[in-house]
Amino acid sequence: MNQDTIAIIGGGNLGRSIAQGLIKNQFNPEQIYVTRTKVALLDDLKAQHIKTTSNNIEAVKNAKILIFALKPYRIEAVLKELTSHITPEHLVISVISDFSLEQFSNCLTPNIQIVRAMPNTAAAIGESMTCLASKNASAENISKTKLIFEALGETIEIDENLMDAATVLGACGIAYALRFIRAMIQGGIEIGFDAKTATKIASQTVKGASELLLQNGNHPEEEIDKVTTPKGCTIAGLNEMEHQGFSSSLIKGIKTSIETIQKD
Ligand SMILES: NC(=O)C1=CN([C@@H]2O[C@H](COP(=O)(O)OP(=O)(O)OC[C@H]3O[C@@H](n4cnc5c(N)ncnc54)[C@H](O)[C@@H]3O)[C@@H](O)[C@H]2O)C=CC1
Ligand SMILES: O=C(O)[C@@H]1CCC=N1
Repeated sequence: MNQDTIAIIGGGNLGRSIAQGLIKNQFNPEQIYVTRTKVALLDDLKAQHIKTTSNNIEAVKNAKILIFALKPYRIEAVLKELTSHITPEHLVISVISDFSLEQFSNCLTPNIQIVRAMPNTAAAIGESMTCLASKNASAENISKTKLIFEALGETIEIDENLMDAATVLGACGIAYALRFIRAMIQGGIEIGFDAKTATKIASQTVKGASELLLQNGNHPEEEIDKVTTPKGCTIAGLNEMEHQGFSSSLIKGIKTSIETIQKD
């Protein structure tokens, strides 16, 4: 594939997921740099022919597309060191939560195009949901960004003012869904399955439920109606879950997550 060299600055949980997803989807590993202070922790990626280094300047100089995947409290210091090496020929992509396009742009020289992307860790297996926002990026650079994140799953363009909401629903959402599956597994064990079997049943069932919505475009309640036999066990269980605050606790959790981002 004809590919611009990509540098992922910050090879932690998300940065590595992006790198892994890209090489799974036929990106050339030799045209991907991943940086991390303790570079030895990237040896598994190096074994897959990805270029790993602790030298951000080297990665920036060798790449056309820069994906910043650092914690928000580290980005300003890192950009200070890199500013003179980031040019208008670069496409800058930030997956950093709670760090706006304006804040990013204020750390760079003028005329650098930046796209904000909010993927999730399912990028590693090509199943991310990635929200994208930009103010000054050209159509060509938005297309390039989409090409990268479409290799990692689905993409959607949103207004930047919804980026915190995208962080919560899409990125934190992976954790909420996994906690739901864990609870299903625990319930499954209580009613007789061993952990491995319960995990398989719960995971595939949740995947099937998602696919029913994604493939049919139906409202969840329409699919729920097909499962709830009158006087049956599904509606009895569902109503008990609601009496215990199931939907309400999820909604409150989502609101608490966004308040946590927006409190500073
Ligand atoms: N983990 C997730 O599911 C998601 C994270 N994000 C955002 O992505 C960013 C990264 O998050 P995580 O990957 O979870 O954090 P992380 O802490 O796992 O990864 C950050 C990595 O950057 C490395 N690092 C620190 N200083 C560096 C430097 N000077 N040069 C190069 N590397 C350096 C750290 O060693 C670490 O491996 C955050 O802003 C987070 O909000 C966004 C969506 C999902
Ligand atoms: O919890 C966090 O702060 C980050 C942002 C999205 C996922 N993890």
